[in-house]
Amino acid sequence: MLLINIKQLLGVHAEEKLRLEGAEMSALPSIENAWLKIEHGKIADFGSMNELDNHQLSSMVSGGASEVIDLKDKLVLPAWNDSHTHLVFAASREEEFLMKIQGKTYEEITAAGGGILNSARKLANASENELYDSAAERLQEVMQLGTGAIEIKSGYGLSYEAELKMLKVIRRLKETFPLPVKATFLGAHAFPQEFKQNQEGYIDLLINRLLPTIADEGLADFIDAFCEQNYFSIAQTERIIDAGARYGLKAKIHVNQFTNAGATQACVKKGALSVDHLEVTDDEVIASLKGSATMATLLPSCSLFINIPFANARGMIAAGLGVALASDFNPGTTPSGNMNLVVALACMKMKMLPNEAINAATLNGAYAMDLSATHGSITKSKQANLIITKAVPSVNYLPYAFGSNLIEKVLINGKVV
Ligand SMILES: N=CN[C@@H](CCC(=O)O)C(=O)O
Ligand SMILES: [Zn+2]
Repeated sequence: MLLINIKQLLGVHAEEKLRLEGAEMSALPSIENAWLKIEHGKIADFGSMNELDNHQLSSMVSGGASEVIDLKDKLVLPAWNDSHTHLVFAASREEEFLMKIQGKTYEEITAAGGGILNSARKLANASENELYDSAAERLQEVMQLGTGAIEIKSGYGLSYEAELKMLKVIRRLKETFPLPVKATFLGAHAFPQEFKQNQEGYIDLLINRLLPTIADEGLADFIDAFCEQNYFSIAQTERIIDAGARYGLKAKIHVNQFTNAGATQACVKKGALSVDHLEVTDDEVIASLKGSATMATLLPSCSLFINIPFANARGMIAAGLGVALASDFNPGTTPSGNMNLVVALACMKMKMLPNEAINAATLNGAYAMDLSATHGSITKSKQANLIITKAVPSVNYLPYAFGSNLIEKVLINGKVV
């Protein structure tokens, strides 16, 4: 496939750039009036139309490009890399939405029988096939919205059987869908009712029964825990991280969503791949991330939906950190997997520049899933997972016109989805 007359080809980064930090984030290197050639699902080559004479163009076309697409007035950018989702769930929770509208906080809704345990109750009765079918529908939807790689967590099982059931659903999505799907074991999402008085018993189940089976069957790529007051303590999270590391699972941890009590600092010390949420931070938290390999992953749709602070993206970028953006798609706090909205919210509510937000949702998102060597930028030999926009006046128009669907086509491995 050959794309020609592309108004702007965005996100052209060097092969060795695996993430972008600080001031680098505001540069979205691009080529005006560009062409891009796709071979075997990968970006084979690209350049400026101005440097291409008719002879070269016709030899490229006759040299095997089966399809030539003229993209006058349209932009091409890397597909979104959504590095934090809970896309497998049994049922929606709009009953909690009503409570929220009526003024209840997330904590109060949880105390009234909502929250993670509500999802776990619903999931316990769902079959693997039912879970697969509904998750596949959601995955199809977010792919059409531009997502070209995704991480999906377990964590609504909270029992030996149900956690494995979730991870098997994620494995089936991985095997069936063309985009990279990364699986994260989030058994440490909440203590189930029967273990409320026996936290040690639950951690033992996670570490000594579930993890060995998950590792044996290759069911997870990463490990996660909800490190938060009334959920998992820092010490418990550290044990989960260490146990995952023994099986080669890097950590991606829920931190600082409601309280600032040292979770980020502890995870950075443990070498986590990412720390996610970070709505409640201070200078010390930001300083702890500086110079580390840990990506700060921000989830603005969650802040919008449950009305909690937006993460301090400006403070993080000013301190020289890289940030990633992800959707947090889940039935409780973020019933949306729309990464276009995430990018727009990052601009509107966290004052990220469109260039920064796009880098955060593409290359840095790929980094947060260990995928940035193959995904996340316009780079020769990376996978051709791309967004082709409708005719738009500029890249800034994408987050500006936040209610419109501006995507014309999504390519995964060079094929329209
Ligand atoms: N914070 C923890 N977990 C999810 C939502 C949990 C739920 O309410 O289902 C989150 O990332 O927001
Ligand atoms: Zn989450």
